[in-house]
Amino acid sequence: MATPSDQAYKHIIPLDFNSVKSVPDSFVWLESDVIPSSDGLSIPVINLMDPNAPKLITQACETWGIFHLKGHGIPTELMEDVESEARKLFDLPIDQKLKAIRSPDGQSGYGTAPIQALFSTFMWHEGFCILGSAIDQAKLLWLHDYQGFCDIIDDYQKQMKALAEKLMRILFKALNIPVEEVNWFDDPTNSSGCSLALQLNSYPPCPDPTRALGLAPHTDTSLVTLLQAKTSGLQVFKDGVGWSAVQPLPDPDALTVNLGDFTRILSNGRFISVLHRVVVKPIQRYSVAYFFRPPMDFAVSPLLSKNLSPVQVPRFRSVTVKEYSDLKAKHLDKAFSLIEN
Ligand SMILES: C=C1C[C@]23C[C@@]1(O)CC[C@H]2[C@@]12CCC[C@@](C)(C(=O)O1)[C@H]2[C@@H]3C(=O)O
Ligand SMILES: O=C(O)CCC(=O)C(=O)O
Ligand SMILES: [Fe+2]
Repeated sequence: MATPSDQAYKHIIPLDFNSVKSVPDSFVWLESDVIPSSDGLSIPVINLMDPNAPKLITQACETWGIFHLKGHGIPTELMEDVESEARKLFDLPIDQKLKAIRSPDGQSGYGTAPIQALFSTFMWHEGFCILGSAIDQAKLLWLHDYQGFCDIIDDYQKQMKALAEKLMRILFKALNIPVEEVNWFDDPTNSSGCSLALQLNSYPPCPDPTRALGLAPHTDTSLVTLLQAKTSGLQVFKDGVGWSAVQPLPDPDALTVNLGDFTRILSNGRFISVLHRVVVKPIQRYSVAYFFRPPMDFAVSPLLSKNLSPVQVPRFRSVTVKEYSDLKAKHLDKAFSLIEN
């Protein structure tokens, strides 16, 4: 079994950001990796209570792959509680956080972002990934005082799952896919095995934000990702525009919704899986990302194959969530070309 002193952990253990006064050479990116090519873009703002929301969401998914969402029903207090738990966790001394280090072949726990393994330059970021229950990892961090953290995370995951399903129902309807063709909706116990993940992200204050990068460009390996962040840092790539900053809304309850690769496949390329990256600032930034994915053995294919009309040509081959996630972990943005027909 690997131990954290092994070479295998080199790309998993984050820097002790408190201990550095400048950006180490191994963390220096090109200016073009950081600076946006255009002024901030105004992505659509949609209120889920608006009777027109399904139409507006469908349009936003076709043109942007990302939008701000209000009126979604997740209590503001719960969103604030999750952020304050994330702050508490990342504020722990590095030695304590390392007790819950993610293993080289695992996903849950403390560490760099899994995509770090595909880059030789380090990212200015530390993360904590929760798959299902947080209890095992939380016990490693807090020995006794872990229940409060777990209760908040559980509640948040339940409510986020219900919201993600609500959004996916809208997209299934827009695609004319009968929702009965999947058995993993409306399953509060998640016994059908949706591979849900909650990622707490921390971007520590950076002494030279034009040379460091928080998260390298990527699309999400999800159907849909629900993101909460109070401060700016997220940038999206739009064809014909380039990289632009996404300004968070001032509303404390606003979420940012972005589509992931599985919705692009499912929609046969109609909906955009948005390419995004995160830049850092002289101030601390936190974000919380909830990834909603089908069960690992579920085969994702354009319109689930049987709903393709005789004139529609499938742009992608059918791929299980597990197979695609493995391709992504090895090839990142090239994964798409490997499943394109
Ligand atoms: C569900 C998942 C998406 C993710 C890989 C993971 O299995 C768990 C962590 C997720 C995350 C969060 C930070 C950015 C990202 C690209 C990464 O390295 O780990 C995403 C992954 C993804 O969307 O592919
Ligand atoms: O921190 C952010 O704004 C985005 C995080 C992100 O892209 C992710 O967790 O996949
Ligand atoms: Fe992302």
